Amino acid sequence: MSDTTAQEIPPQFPVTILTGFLGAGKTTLLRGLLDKPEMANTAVVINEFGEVGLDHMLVESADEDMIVMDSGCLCCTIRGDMIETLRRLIKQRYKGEIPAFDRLMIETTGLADPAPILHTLMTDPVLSNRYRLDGVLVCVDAVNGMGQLDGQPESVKQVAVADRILLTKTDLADQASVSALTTRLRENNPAAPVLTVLNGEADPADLFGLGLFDPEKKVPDVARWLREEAFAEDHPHDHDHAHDHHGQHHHDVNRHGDNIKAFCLIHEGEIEWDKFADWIESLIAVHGNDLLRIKGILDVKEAPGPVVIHGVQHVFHPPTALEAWPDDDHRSRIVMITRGISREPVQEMFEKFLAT
Ligand SMILES: Nc1nc2c(ncn2[C@@H]2O[C@H](COP(=O)(O)OP(=O)(O)OP(=O)(O)O)[C@@H](O)[C@H]2O)c(=O)[nH]1
Repeated sequence: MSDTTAQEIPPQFPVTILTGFLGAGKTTLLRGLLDKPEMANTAVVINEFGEVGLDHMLVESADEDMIVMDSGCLCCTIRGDMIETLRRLIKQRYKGEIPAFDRLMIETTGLADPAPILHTLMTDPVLSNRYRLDGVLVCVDAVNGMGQLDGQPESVKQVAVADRILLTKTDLADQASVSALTTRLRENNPAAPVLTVLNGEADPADLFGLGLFDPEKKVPDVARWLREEAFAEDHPHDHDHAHDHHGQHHHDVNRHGDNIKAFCLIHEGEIEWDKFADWIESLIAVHGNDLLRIKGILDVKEAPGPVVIHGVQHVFHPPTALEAWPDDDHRSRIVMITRGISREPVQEMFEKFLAT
């Protein structure tokens, strides 16, 4: 009986979004990864745009694990298709029409804003039941990355929402350029480790299992997911790093004008959920587009354990109640990466809502 029940409950498949600007090495990485035995059960959805070159070769040389989407750009035209494709994959998997994949990777077009696909995964009623976001990877080309960040706001956004930044083509760039680019990437997203990926060679263990729920570990790995310590790291050589009058740390001034700000709000004591929700709604109403990524763990009065929140711009995943705190630190902590919004007014507004 229990076996039947277990089979009826569908697992949530981890989804990795692979993003990165044109020619940044996404397909090369995908090809490198798919060669590895531990990636055998990975389904791949490729979103093509304009010229089809390498992507098609990869698809044609691959087996049924590969499913191509070729109707245009993820950010504007393909959302309906994407939803349809992700739903179809689940159906086909359960009917045995395709190999029983246990992980999904979506390669976005280089021009894509990664937010809409994240929104889809977080809010589509069918998809959010069947898939869970494992992580967002962004490839950044060591040779052209700096210029792309200068000229293309979408590439800044891709970096800001990522969980891992993969620096490619370091073999073609000099050391000084690589370190200047790395500094800029860290400024734009202190939470995402910057890893070097040469000619698509990467260890899957570094790229997967980044979500809150890693089935291999059974218990939610809040620390790995939130990485709040990264927002408070001391960078002795980083002039852009600031301390405020609360003694808290944040990455504020941005010498390249990317205007990305990353900080952590901390609150001691229980939070009433309604007040928190009012605050978030107000924040979204005023700044929705500029809240690039928000993650948090909250000490909510009405819940026995902590509550985890996760948002991308104006869209939030339904809050997740955890059974227990991962450690002795029971403070509410919210990490934010924003476009142009500083910590102080956000924290002030937060405290004001909680005090009402
Ligand atoms: N030298 C060097 N070349 C690389 C590296 N990674 C990728 N390339 C090359 O860079 C070119 C672009 O790589 P792709 O993997 O097609 O990049 P992409 O991000 O998929 O490109 P689009 O799909 O056009 O956005 C290819 O010719 C790759 O062989 C690297 O680490 N070093």
